[in-house]
Amino acid sequence: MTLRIEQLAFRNFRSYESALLTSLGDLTVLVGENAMGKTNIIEGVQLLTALTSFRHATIDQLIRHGCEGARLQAQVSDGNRELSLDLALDGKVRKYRLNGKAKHPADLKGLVPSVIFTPDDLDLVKGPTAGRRTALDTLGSQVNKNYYVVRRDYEKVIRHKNRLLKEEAAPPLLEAINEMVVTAGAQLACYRAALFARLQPSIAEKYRQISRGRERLTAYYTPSWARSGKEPITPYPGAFPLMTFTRDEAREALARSLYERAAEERRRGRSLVGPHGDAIGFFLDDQDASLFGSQGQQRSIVLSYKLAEAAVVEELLQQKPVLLLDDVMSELDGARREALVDAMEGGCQTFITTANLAYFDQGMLSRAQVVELPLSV
Ligand SMILES: Nc1ncnc2c1ncn2[C@@H]1O[C@H](COP(=O)(O)OP(=O)(O)OP(=O)(O)O)[C@@H](O)[C@H]1O
Repeated sequence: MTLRIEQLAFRNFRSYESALLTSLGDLTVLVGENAMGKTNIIEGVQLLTALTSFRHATIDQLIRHGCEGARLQAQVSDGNRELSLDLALDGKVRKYRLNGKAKHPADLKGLVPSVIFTPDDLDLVKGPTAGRRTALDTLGSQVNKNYYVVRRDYEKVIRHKNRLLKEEAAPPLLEAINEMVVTAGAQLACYRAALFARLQPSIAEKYRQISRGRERLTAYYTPSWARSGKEPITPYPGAFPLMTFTRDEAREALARSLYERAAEERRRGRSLVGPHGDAIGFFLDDQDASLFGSQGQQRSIVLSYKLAEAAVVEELLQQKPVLLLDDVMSELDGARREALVDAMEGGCQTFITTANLAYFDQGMLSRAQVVELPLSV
């Protein structure tokens, strides 16, 4: 049964001294002029659901200026269970509680999943591949606790290895740490490939719907050991078959690549091989969408990706994710807005911000709870 957010309460979070939203239903439209705190609410919900902030904010930035700490709380229910999710931001630490009991974020991942879509998401296509890896890992961490742990472990190992390379550590020390890179890296690559295999057909299908079949989208994932150069600029989508491999195959390929490039890594003083160098990208027909896609095409790719994310979350967790849509309507043309509205009709609880209610049709508004900002509390 899907958990839904029924109530939200913030204290000293961002611009809010105190905020309370009650009786939340399937669709909440947050309307207000610029800087009225619409995005802050979206961010608060994301912190309570995906347990992360799309603004990559530090704890200090999340706490209201001049305050010592902040508190965010959500009442969630699936009709049977009533749960209270709580986040306390205190100095430099964040503490989650579920029904009053302290929880590690890893234990809460996926409890109430969410998918966020903001204007900055255009970077998912246009920006560097690191953003696409982060997007994939954020999704993976929501749907699989082990994914989150393995990614965190891998990042620790790579930070450690980079330190050793900078300090020009002896080769045996580097060989020892490379074994850890192989263990965590192969597992992470397997998680990424398996998740991507679920996402890829869905992204292509959503794109076909949104673009009305005008062009074909191919999304690719290439693990670091299979990349030929710096970026995979191979000019046709067939060059990117879906990568699938077993953990042993990944271990072997990673170990071989680490061995072959060990001297280069030592010379350059940083890790060159491993999932931090995996490539993810999009091709429209035979063109790299980051270089040749129009704004509208790039936006459609992001929209397809987000809708595919929501579908994968539902498939894997048997839970519809909460959709968090920050100021996206103004960015979309009629057809794409329609596709988004269709997705919203899919039963996901949705929070959407706007400066202008004219983007919403009357039928939709009549089903929504419209919250005008600033709140009058
Ligand atoms: N830590 C903080 N303490 C106090 N105020 C903050 C803090 N962080 C952000 N703000 C304030 O929150 C406001 C921005 O809120 P938000 O980003 O939610 O606006 P918005 O309604 O989404 O606006 P827009 O339509 O322009 O995107 C700004 O006035 C900013 O100064």
